[in-house]
Amino acid sequence: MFKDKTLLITGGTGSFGNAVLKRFLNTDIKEIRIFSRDEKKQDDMRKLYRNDKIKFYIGDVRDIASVKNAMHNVDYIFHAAALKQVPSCEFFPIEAVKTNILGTDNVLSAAIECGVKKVICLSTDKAAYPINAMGISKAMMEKVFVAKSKTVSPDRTVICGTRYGNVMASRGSVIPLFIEQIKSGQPLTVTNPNMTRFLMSLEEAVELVVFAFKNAQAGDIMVQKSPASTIGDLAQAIKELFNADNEIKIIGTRHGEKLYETLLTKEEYLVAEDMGGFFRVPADKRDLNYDKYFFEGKKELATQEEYNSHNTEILNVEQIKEKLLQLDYIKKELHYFNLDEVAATRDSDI
Ligand SMILES: O=c1ccn([C@@H]2O[C@H](COP(=O)(O)OP(=O)(O)O[C@H]3O[C@H](CO)[C@H](O)[C@H](O)[C@H]3O)[C@@H](O)[C@H]2O)c(=O)[nH]1
Repeated sequence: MFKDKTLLITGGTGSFGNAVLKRFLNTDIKEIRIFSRDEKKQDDMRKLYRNDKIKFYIGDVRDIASVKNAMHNVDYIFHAAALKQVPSCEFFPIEAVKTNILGTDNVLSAAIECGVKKVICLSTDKAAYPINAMGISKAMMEKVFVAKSKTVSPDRTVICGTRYGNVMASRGSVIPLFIEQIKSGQPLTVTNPNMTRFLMSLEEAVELVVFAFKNAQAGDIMVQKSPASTIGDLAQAIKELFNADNEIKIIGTRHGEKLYETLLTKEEYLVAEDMGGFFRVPADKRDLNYDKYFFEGKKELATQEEYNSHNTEILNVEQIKEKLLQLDYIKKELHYFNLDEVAATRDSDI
């Protein structure tokens, strides 16, 4: 698929970039370019992989010149650079505008100019019916890439996207936090035990991008069907896996948080194509001359459900433990706690 091709990953030093490297480095891909702001993280990666196929570019998606500098001879782009922490974007919304919206526009303009064949923009469930600045900026990012996909022939550049749920154990997220709290003997801080989140592993996140790479047409948003869990059960599952007796402390909902997340809005669910493990949400192909397309409003809109983390498959504590045990990160942490046998028993169960 990527034979002799050059892939650029914006925001490539993050968890997603590392998972893509793990997946593609030992294939016949020609080059993987990591584009990001932080020279220290790049240097750490350079030392970790010591592989000539990886090239590092310092730059910022906010600065189109730096983006273009990394884009010569690039075939494909996974656009992952983003401000993604919900609480911090609430305090600095303009920063989210600059990186997530204007930065995406820069990446796409440069990609079109440079003749990049396919760009996949990574979005989040928080962009569906958004209520926080991070989600609103990602919703606008989706609007930007869908609109932009119509300005270029798909023979030149196909622009499409993916929408994820929470990626389990990604940097700064709740799973590593709970484990750190167990390590330091602190209470596990649960915002609201009834809150639900979709649970995806990093490998599944990469799988979604690969699926989009193979199947998405211009302007499509691809979504992976995922199970979810309540945060109360997630905390309980982690406690049980690590044989921890830390108390659980309810701290209340944080800035801009939702009780549940939505992967497909009602409006999208109506038009989405069910592709087995995935949904394809096609772009609205009409232009602004709506009178050409007039048809009577659809009644289903009032009754159709959305696809969200409350109505998807909800995992119980045992099932969450099974899913956690598939993560390398959890296996490593169990090793730290001298609980290798827990991981091993489960390995043989799976
Ligand atoms: O101390 C804490 C921190 C979080 N939570 C809860 O744990 C869940 C997950 O929280 P995270 O901070 O791990 O993730 P968010 O849902 O806030 O957002 C994350 O997932 C998003 C996808 O939906 C994006 O990827 C985003 O970048 C990433 O921060 C939420 O219900 C949150 O309320 C707690 O219970 N206690």
